[in-house]
Amino acid sequence: MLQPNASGCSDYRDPETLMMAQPQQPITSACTPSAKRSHAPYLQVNKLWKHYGNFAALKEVSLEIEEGEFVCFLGPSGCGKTTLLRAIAGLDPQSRGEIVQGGQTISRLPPEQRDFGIVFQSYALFPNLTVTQNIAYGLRSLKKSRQEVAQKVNELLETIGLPDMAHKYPAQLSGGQQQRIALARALATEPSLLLLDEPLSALDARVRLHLRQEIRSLQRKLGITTIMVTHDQDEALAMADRIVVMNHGIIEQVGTPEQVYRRPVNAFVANFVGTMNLLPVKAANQQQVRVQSRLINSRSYKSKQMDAAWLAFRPEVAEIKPVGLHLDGNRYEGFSGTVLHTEFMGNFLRIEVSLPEFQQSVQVDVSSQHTDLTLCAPGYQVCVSVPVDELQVFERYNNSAATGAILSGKNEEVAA
Ligand SMILES: Nc1ncnc2c1ncn2[C@@H]1O[C@H](COP(=O)(O)OP(=O)(O)OP(=O)(O)O)[C@@H](O)[C@H]1O
Repeated sequence: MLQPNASGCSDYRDPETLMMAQPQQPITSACTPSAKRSHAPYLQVNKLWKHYGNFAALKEVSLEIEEGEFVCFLGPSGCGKTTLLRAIAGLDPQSRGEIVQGGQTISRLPPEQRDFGIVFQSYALFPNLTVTQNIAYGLRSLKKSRQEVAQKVNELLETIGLPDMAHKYPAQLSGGQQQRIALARALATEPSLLLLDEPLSALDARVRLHLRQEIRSLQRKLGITTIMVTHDQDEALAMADRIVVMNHGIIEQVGTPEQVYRRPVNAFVANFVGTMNLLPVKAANQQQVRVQSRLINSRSYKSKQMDAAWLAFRPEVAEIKPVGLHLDGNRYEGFSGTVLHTEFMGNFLRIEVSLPEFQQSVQVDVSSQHTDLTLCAPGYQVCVSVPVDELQVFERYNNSAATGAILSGKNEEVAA
């Protein structure tokens, strides 16, 4: 492993930093973008497994990423996001499976022979090096002249909007500034792949919001293929071209933010990305579900052998109506209930309504300007109206750990 040298940080042995500081070697010509097959994705992960002892952190994960895409790995803590990112970087190689980058199999290459730049959550800057020296670190082995290095560092400082920070040390910078420097350092060697491991999670909310826009516009400008690990669904929805939703070492869904949000493939994705009301029902036929003796119309679904199911809808697709109002039964379903409480959220109201039919409550978000607020007072009897087209059905696994996680803190499971 590379050891920092006469630059003054020989006693600094954070492995992440040391690894991070490894200069990106120009990779063999077979691995440059120009050599890749035009029809093949830029990055292919084929049947990747990662074992830690008996524990499988990745279970036969396969994935394709196109050149220039911004992809987010999203999922709860421990689902394997970082493990997958580190396997792609070669920092923590897979136990089985193959990784192809730019047409070349890189599965067995050490990190220093792979073509990537990486940014960690902890910035991982050398504390005893100036900003300039930090950014230039990876350039030293590329045999660039002093002048070329200075020019590159200045360009990058301009790009990240910190042209006056060249002579400062990391400790003299804010968290957001340090992360910008880490980004500049990752980009200095002009890698074709940028890996971001929760780069924003150590920053406060305002800086995080600002920096995520900056990272996205910089990525678009450079056209660099980028993978970012995050557990923040808002961040993934706002930044990604495509989101890879992970859970327990597998990929649950890959799709655009809109696909993942509007058409989740299962209850886990539905509940992890955004808020989803999940009502316990029984599958009836491909366009209806059953609760007690009532049949409820829904979007069409594959009933398979499914018995226990979730009837699901987003809080913002429902409306609060007076009880007894006639609804067009082909287009809407109505659920009677009692308003439990109302939260003012600025431009909308979040209303919790208890539905005796399901023995649980749902959340409804309504515009604070276009709703009859007298209906929203706690204790009021209302009808929650939902367009049939927005009523999705997902398989419900009884006693599954995943379902337990879905329900925790949100709804209480009730046998339909
Ligand atoms: N070196 C290791 N030894 C043993 N188990 C590990 C090791 N690294 C990771 N794991 C386990 O592998 C699983 C996946 O870890 P990973 O760091 O990829 O999760 P993650 O999705 O990135 O989570 P987080 O958002 O909390 O960082 C976890 O259960 C973790 O405990």
